Amino acid sequence: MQGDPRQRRVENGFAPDPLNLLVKTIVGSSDMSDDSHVHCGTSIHQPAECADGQHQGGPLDLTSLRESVAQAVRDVKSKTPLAQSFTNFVTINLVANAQLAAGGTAAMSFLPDDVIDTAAISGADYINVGTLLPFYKDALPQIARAFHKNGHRWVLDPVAAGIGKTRTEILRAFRAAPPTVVRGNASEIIALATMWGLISPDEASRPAGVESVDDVDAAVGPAKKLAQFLADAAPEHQAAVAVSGAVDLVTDGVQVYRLPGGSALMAKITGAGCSLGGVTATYLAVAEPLTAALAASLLYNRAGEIAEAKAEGPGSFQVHLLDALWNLTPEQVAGSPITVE
Ligand SMILES: Nc1ncnc2c1ncn2[C@@H]1O[C@H](COP(=O)(O)OP(=O)(O)OP(=O)(O)O)[C@@H](O)[C@H]1O
Ligand SMILES: Cc1ncsc1CCO
Ligand SMILES: [Mg+2]
Repeated sequence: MQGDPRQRRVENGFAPDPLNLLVKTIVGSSDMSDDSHVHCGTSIHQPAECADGQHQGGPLDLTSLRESVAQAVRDVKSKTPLAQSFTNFVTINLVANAQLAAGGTAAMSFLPDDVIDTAAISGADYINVGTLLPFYKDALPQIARAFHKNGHRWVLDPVAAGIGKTRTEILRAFRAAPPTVVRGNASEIIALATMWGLISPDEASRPAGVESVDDVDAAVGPAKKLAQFLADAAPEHQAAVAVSGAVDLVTDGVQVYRLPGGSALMAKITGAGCSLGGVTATYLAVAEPLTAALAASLLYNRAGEIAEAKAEGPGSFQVHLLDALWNLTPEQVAGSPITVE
């Protein structure tokens, strides 16, 4: 973690009552287990009582955010919402299986009229630009425009953003009809914010392939600017950006949430990120963008840890990951560690 630790509020998960945890403000250390933590009330509803005065009057309310996350996980399990996907050929099967394991349903399509018509019964959509065919250059902007016109929520995974003329044209076109949530690795978020003119090219790094070459920390500014841009364009002015990595980052453009956990083995299977995007769309079908992005990342972090403990390598890791997505409870997901900046 970087920055002034006094700027952070840390809440640790895995307590017996995860929705009513002690809120801690770090005063002298970035080590979450450090005894120098000062307890700052039993609820984040009382920011004015904090010794360091951080976030006074601010919008922080982690307790209700955790309740929203738990409700989203519960709603997906009970309502089995459809989140439709237009996604790459490499990981399409894992995306569908992960959406099913989280409790939702899946439908994959590559035809604009099919996707646009199905959006009437799909709670949210997922678009992933990992593998492209020539006709996508017209098809994807056409779909995005229809979603924008109808106020239909969707998640964009800008895989390999910054590489190739066709991909760049497609991603540029989305600026006029933006998604509700963008989920990508750090390099992809930085590249998208650059091509939409939200950060100067000096702040950008070189484009990566499907793997990130940047740390999540390098994407904080671009992610916030991207989320603000998405929120301005959204009918309800709510949006989120999720940056995956060793410690995930989720922002609504105002607050930045850091979500530790997961497993390094997630980068040793293909599609952990793509399926995380698909599951984000599943939650977006029942919840607000910030809640959906947090729920999906928290679920993946916990599932990755459980799968790593059981796996003998990448093959069995993927199997255990799907099982863990299925078995985790709303309380376990919502009770996971979150750091707020
Ligand atoms: N080193 C790591 N330690 C813990 N968790 C990780 C690590 N790397 C990635 N993850 C987790 O893996 C998931 C996918 O993130 P990642 O950044 O690998 O996505 P991605 O690059 O888009 O993947 P892909 O394109 O292969 O689908 C996230 O849940 C993230 O938290
Ligand atoms: C490996 C790969 N190539 C294009 S898309 C994809 C899946 C990970 O993003
Ligand atoms: Mg990816």
